[in-house]
Amino acid sequence: MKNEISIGLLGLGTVGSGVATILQQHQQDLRHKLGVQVTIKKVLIKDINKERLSSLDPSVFCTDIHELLNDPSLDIIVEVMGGIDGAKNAIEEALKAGKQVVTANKDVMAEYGHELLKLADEQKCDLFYEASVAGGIPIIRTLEDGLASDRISSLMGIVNGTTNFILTKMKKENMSYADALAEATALGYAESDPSADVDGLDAARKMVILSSLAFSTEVHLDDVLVRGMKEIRDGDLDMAADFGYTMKMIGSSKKDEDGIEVAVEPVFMANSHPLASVNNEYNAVYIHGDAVGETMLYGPGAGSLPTATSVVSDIIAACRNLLLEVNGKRVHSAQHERVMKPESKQFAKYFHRVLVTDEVGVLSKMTSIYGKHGASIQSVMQHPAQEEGKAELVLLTHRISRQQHLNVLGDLEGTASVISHYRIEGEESA
Ligand SMILES: NC(=O)C1=CN([C@@H]2O[C@H](COP(=O)(O)OP(=O)(O)OC[C@H]3O[C@@H](n4cnc5c(N)ncnc54)[C@H](OP(=O)(O)O)[C@@H]3O)[C@@H](O)[C@H]2O)C=CC1
Ligand SMILES: N[C@@H](CC=O)C(=O)O
Ligand code: NA
Repeated sequence: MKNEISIGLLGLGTVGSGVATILQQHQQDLRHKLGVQVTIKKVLIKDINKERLSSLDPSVFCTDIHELLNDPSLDIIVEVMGGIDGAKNAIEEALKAGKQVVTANKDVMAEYGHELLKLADEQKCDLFYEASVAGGIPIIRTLEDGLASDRISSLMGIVNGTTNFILTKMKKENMSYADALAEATALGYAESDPSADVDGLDAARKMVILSSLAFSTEVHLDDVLVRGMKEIRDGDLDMAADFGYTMKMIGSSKKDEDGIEVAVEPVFMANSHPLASVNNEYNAVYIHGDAVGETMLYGPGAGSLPTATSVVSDIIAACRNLLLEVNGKRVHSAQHERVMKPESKQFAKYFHRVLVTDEVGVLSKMTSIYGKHGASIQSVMQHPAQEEGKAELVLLTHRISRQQHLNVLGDLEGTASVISHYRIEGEESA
């Protein structure tokens, strides 16, 4: 029986230093829970001269990854260095060396998760990745364990802390986009390349991970429709408020008899929906299960200690398995073939904001375009435009397919210029 479990930590940045802090400060609790000492034995960093806040003894620092991967005394490798190729190789090598692996890396898990989980199964090793989606929220464990008894039919969530922080600051404090992004970066929420956050890629990766788990199928990044924050125009946040909505970057994933649809996009979320009041760097995932009905998980989606909480919980899970000698026993293979739903079968209500020449007959031209595509309009409102002789029209549709929505937008060309358009979510009847 082991009396100590040794950790090799790849990375000591925002997340890694949080992991070191929790492991140090909660040492007694861990010893009580596990009955063994959990010790960080080696830490990989890039810049040996960088000043560190962590109270780890600098003698554990090294810059050669193979010093960790080839060290037979390390039981668990914790990958919190980020990036794709180097991190993927490290995870692969660690698993091949028979080590348990914990990662916070959604980039790697979204691109190579299926492959790496298969390798982990073959190697009879654990590969845990709770922190890769929704930082401090135990969403992966909820899908794998808590809701294992149910069939999930949809997930809808705010899974990127940075964009939610930016939207909250812009709406509630009138902060500029640039200032809000700078603050999110300073607080350690943003990715090293924040375009992954604001362009929706980070959330898309998380939705790949969640959808694959929820529907036990291999969803790929290419399957996700992605629209980033750049689609949001001046005035849209206020307009959302005027109509009783809140603009949110939403990841959604739905499954029915026609297949699966996954999207990440700015959405008009009804103010009555709980996701509309999730603010700052907080994340939330709203799940619909056939048996459980509706349930929502809420918590911090990014940041040092919240994210590290998930990483350390994964370390505890791997330690328990090590002590019981049952690592690598989870079933990871997909149960269902991947069937993606065509856009003609994806239904929602839409908000369309367009600029038209303010002249007789323009509205009837517009409505005939909607009619041509069978897209039913719920309401039309006219707003004054900045430009002389122009008017802004806002149209809310009834439920139409994404295909109809795109066909209408394409056909409006020539009659109107489209300023912005969003899916509407969260209404009882939407
Ligand atoms: N920040 C957050 O809130 C969250 C982050 N994540 C994920 O966690 C991971 C880590 O993120 P975060 O902590 O923010 O990243 P940071 O950039 O803050 O830290 C990265 C750490 O890894 C080290 N490192 C990076 N590349 C190398 C390399 N090639 N060789 C040696 N050391 C290297 C860096 O060393 P040095 O210190 O010397 O520069 C640094 O200590 C990422 O995958 C991220 O997506 C997941 C959820 C939330
Ligand atoms: N950049 C990410 C960090 C956590 O995954 C985010 O903002 O959510
Ligand atoms: Na999580």
